Amino acid sequence: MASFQSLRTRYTSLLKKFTASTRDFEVFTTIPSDGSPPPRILYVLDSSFNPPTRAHLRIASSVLLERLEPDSRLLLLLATQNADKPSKPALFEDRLTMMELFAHDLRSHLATNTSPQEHTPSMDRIPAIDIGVTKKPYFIDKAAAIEASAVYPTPLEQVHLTGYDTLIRIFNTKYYPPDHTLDSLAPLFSQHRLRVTLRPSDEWGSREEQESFMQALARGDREHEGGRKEWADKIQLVEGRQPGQEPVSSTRAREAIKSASPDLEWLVPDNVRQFLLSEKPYSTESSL
Ligand SMILES: Nc1ncnc2c1ncn2[C@@H]1O[C@H](COP(=O)(O)OP(=O)(O)OP(=O)(O)O)[C@@H](O)[C@H]1O
Ligand SMILES: NC(=O)c1ccc[n+]([C@@H]2O[C@H](COP(=O)(O)O)[C@@H](O)[C@H]2O)c1
Repeated sequence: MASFQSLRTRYTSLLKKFTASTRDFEVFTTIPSDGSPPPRILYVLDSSFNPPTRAHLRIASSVLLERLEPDSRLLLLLATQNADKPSKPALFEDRLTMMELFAHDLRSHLATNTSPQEHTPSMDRIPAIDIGVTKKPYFIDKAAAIEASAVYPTPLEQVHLTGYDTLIRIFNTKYYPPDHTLDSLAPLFSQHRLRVTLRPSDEWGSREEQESFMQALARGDREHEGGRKEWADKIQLVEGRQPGQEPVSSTRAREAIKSASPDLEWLVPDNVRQFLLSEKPYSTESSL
């Protein structure tokens, strides 16, 4: 693996060119860099990666372990614009560096969690991971930008991996001016799917409340807003953390860094933690 400094320098230069370009989506790196077949299914984990956490690792590994084939591809997608939040530290080049380190953490995790009965050398079957960027904050536009980029073969099904808190924001009509209806989501669900990890919390409700969101969509309760009941078949809800497990978030990881807490060890994967401890990308006062 390249040094932290050389990764950061490379991403600084790639980002500069991307920002100045008219492109809305670009892949900067593929790991491994050669030998991977073109994907037949693209899993997309869009995030601020601020920093990448073990929750992101669980979201990605749970789906990849279900279909451990080289023609699956994972795209780690950095959104340089967020739908709601202003951009916060760390620098985008630090986040891209952490995404690459996270990709190595994830591939090692997949290799060690492959069933012991597997005969094939496991690394050969582990899907490749792309590190990409988009200027688009909304999922409908991210999906269209990926399609339009000609980076991947077409047609290609995208499966966007999100948490429940993001699902309900995708279904919030406030994001879709001028009509403010859910009709805007039709192109997304005509070709692509969502795989949503439950995220029970005081803020987003219990597991039962989160499941009832999907039941309401499937019953047609959102039809008056343009939300079609058949879309429920395109959204898979999956378990997140087990009962009793501590919640993991990027906010919590940033807090652990600030307070030098040993919790960082279980909040972020190993390569990411080494980068955080050595490079201190959240060292400014306003970094939470
Ligand atoms: N613990 C988690 N459980 C379920 N989904 C999660 C979890 N952490 C992140 N996600 C999902 O991963 C995607 C990207 O997450 P994001 O970068 O916003 O992480 P975050 O931990 O929520 O960030 P922050 O704490 O900075 O707000 C979102 O769709 C989010 O819902
Ligand atoms: N309607 C939408 O498509 C929509 C709404 C809210 C957030 N998002 C995106 O979801 C991703 C995760 O958002 P947070 O980092 O705010 O959790 C970001 O890329 C954000 O821009 C999309």
